[in-house]
Amino acid sequence: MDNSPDLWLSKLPVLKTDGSKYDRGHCIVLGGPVASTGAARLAARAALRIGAGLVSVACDPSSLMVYATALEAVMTKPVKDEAAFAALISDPRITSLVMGPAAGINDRTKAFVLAALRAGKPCLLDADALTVFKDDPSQLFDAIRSPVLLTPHEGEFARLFGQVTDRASDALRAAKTSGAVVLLKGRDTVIAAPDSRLVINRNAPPTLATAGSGDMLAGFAGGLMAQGMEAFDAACAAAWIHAEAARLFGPGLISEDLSEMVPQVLRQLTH
Ligand SMILES: NC(=O)C1=CN([C@@H]2O[C@H](COP(=O)(O)OP(=O)(O)OC[C@H]3O[C@@H](n4cnc5c(N)ncnc54)[C@H](OP(=O)(O)O)[C@@H]3O)[C@@H](O)[C@H]2O)[C@@H](O)CC1
Ligand SMILES: Nc1ncnc2c1ncn2[C@@H]1O[C@H](COP(=O)(O)OP(=O)(O)O)[C@@H](O)[C@H]1O
Repeated sequence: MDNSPDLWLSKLPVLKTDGSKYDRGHCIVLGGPVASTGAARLAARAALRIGAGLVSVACDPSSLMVYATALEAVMTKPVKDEAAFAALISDPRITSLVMGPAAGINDRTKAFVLAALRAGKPCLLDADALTVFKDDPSQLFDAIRSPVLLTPHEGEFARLFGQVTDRASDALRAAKTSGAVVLLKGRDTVIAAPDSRLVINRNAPPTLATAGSGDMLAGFAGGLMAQGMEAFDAACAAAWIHAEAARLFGPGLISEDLSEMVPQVLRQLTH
């Protein structure tokens, strides 16, 4: 089935007239090391723009100053180790996690992902949060019990599930194997669920092939999950909104522009 707003418009978060920011969810984005903070910052801004009430970057104390000076509405939470991260995300007001964009391919990222999965929160895993499991993908799959969305590009997909030959059937197989919703990025993005739902997003322009645009997509989907949207619906809505934002912006797109186009896309969708 092709992706279109008809599939998920009625499931987009609706604001309570008397609600507070806490009613809109709190998304935690895992920050990376001091020299690679951009990807997590892009994802965090995207999550905020798509409507999460609060977004925080959880980062090592050694990179805190970079995040703190580069962020405004997005907050920062220093987490020195896995125990501190587990304590942070145990707060019931934390409603989704985005992990992977430039997080670092190391044991720390792996331990934090496993801690997040143990906590049972809705999780989006992208980039390095997938690559860290390339030597033992079953360690990841065995840990997946909560609602999880995996968002690999073809290179990341191959590390966990083998080379892509047929995008739709490969994504479906990956969803069943992992127990997660799988969003396989590309010109046409395939979204597959373990229960065999399959949607193909076809409105993406080639201007999206620019550094950081996948980080933005992660933030959009994670921000929708923070507001209570189910992982599959959040993936479909995020892929369509991401592509529509690029289409409306037109030439000269850089990733930073995508979050700034979201108000226009949402206005068109909801009026
Ligand atoms: N502003 C920032 O801070 C940004 C930081 N970023 C962060 O950088 C880190 C590295 O991420 P990455 O995706 O650039 O590299 P990596 O994981 O090595 O995979 C690349 C390999 O996979 C293969 N490949 C196959 N298909 C592919 C496809 N469709 N798209 C892409 N690659 C594809 C490809 O093979 P090739 O086609 O060259 O044979 C290549 O060998 C990660 O943490 C990310 O979050 C970025 O988000 C950018 C903005
Ligand atoms: N040729 C293309 N046409 C349309 N969309 C594309 C094209 N190439 C990449 N994209 C989209 O751009 C994004 C790139 O994500 P990703 O590969 O993770 O990049 P990054 O790691 O730089 O954020 C994905 O959403 C993908 O679907």
